[in-house]
Amino acid sequence: MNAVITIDGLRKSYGQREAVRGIDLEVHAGEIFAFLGPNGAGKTTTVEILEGYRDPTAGQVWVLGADPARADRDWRSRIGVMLQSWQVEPALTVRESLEQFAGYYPRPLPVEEVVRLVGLEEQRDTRAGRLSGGQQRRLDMGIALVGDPELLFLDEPTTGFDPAARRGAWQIIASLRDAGKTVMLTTHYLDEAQALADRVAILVDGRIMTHGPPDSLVAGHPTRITFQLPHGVALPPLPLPGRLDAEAADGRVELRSHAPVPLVHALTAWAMENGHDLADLQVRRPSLEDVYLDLTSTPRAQS
Ligand SMILES: Nc1ncnc2c1ncn2[C@@H]1O[C@H](COP(=O)(O)OP(=O)(O)OP(=O)(O)O)[C@@H](O)[C@H]1O
Repeated sequence: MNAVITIDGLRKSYGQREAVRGIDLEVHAGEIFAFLGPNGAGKTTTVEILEGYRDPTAGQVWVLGADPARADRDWRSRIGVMLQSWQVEPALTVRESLEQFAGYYPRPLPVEEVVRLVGLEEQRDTRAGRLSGGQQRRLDMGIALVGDPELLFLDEPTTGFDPAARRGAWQIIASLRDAGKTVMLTTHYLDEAQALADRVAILVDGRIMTHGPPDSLVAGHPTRITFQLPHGVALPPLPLPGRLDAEAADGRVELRSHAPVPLVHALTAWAMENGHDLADLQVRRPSLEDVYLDLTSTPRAQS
């Protein structure tokens, strides 16, 4: 497969603090790849090295066939970057901001097309400084898109969006993949990664804990069965494999099982026989969020 990004043994230290501790990864042409991880995991550091804004301490990265730290203007015109921080002049209108950035690229998209794509038609003549937080993020996305780049870095692209705007942004991002672009996404929204990403990597303490397609990461995890026991009723012994978590103090129970059907069968049979109600019974397939929380909730020793 055609690698757009190759990361080989990447390390980055800030003084004594090692923020990235040996990352190896390939991102392929035409995929949406999501970087996930808690605050301080090293996502922004890694992405900024890929963008050529920081130098590695050790290891190598290749982006669109070049070393980003030494890449030229032509290379830069082939990537689009949506940063976390606000990057436009507040006195310029939406249209003027996009025209300004379009001027930096050899083959930009028509500004009106970008205005439509990011849903800012009604705000096209509004000064950037007067946009709402979510509208500002949409303008940031427009700026990342206006050069018609092959590779886009989107850093928390939907932070501050209302639910409808988020869905709109997801459609835009998915349409970029349909147009053959490669997207490197960082996000704290696990549903966003699950909905959009072809592959994800979960970073903890500067290392990749796991990576792969969201469905394959989820596949090895148990199904969650939750319910509320009636007051004063104890859970019977259920002689089935995969029961991990016992009753919580308030009667709320979570069972995890790789064999949920016989477990639910035994559980509901016991409840029927004894006349107990299992209030709020839910059987839930694991989500990317469950995988993420399992990997990130254990405190890890700093090495
Ligand atoms: N310029 C810097 N100087 C010193 N330390 C830094 C610098 N930038 C980042 N760090 C440290 O490196 C570690 C990784 O930070 P980084 O911003 O890459 O994490 P992140 O995964 O992007 O976090 P977040 O989700 O909060 O954006 C953190 O401990 C951070 O404090």
